[in-house]
Amino acid sequence: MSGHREATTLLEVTNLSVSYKDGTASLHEVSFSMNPGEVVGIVGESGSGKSTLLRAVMGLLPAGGRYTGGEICFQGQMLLGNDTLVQNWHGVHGQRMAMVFQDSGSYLNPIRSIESQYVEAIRAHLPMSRKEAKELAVRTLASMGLDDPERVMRAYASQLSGGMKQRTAIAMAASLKPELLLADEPTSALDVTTQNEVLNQLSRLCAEQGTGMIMVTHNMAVAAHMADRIGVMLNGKLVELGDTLDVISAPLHEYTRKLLNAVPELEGDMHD
Ligand SMILES: Nc1ncnc2c1ncn2[C@@H]1O[C@H](COP(=O)(O)OP(=O)(O)OP(=O)(O)O)[C@@H](O)[C@H]1O
Repeated sequence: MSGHREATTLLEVTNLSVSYKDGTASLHEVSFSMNPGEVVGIVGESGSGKSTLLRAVMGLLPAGGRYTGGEICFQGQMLLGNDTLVQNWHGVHGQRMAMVFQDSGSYLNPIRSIESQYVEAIRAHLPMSRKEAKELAVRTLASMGLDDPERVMRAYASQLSGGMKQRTAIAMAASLKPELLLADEPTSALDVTTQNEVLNQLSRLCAEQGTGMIMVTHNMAVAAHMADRIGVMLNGKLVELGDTLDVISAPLHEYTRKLLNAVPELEGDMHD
């Protein structure tokens, strides 16, 4: 956690609304802003709109989804503006804003070695020689708890376990040094020990690089551990957003209290 707020705004979301084809609102006038390097955890029950929010910020709504209102401003660039008339994510995807999903590992290219795709991804975004890119990749894979990163680099995706692939995909996204990383349940398919390790390393990497992150999780304890601020979603609305310690020690919304009550290990021992 960075523990402090910086002056410039990284992301400003204002009254963002999204609907799917059947007309039901999946996001309803969601507003928040983030500072560079800040980590915001988004929690809420299944179907509350967490994934839709991340995809909306990324400009990648699923088929059938459309913006019905609002604005998104990223480092001064209007991505969505004038109540959806402006939609311009040009130059933002990939390096400046990156996304990892629960199953990102399964999207690795199966017919190229990890090294070839990883080095290419780095060099497409960062001015590095092949050798420097490889060193960065190996270092980041190691920091994600992969014991033998050189072997991972030589491997094809089919030769890696699901957990190894997922850690590789997270490492790839994070090592591009994005300004904003959108992480949708990135570790929930991993076993609990690996989850903790990967989340800690991801936090550390983001803090070192000044990468801001929105982390969607169904797990309040994970959000409390990772995030500077926690946002709570309910029925497409952001019903609470505050500093992690405040949300945990003095939640304002009844639904937040309900979520907290369901996590016994948070009682009393947070942020001591
Ligand atoms: N592609 C889609 N087409 C139609 N409706 C959708 C689509 N994706 C999501 N929705 C609807 O939008 C609402 C929000 O879904 P979303 O996936 O954003 O919630 P979530 O909080 O991320 O849930 P989960 O934790 O289960 O991933 C739900 O009512 C869902 O049914």
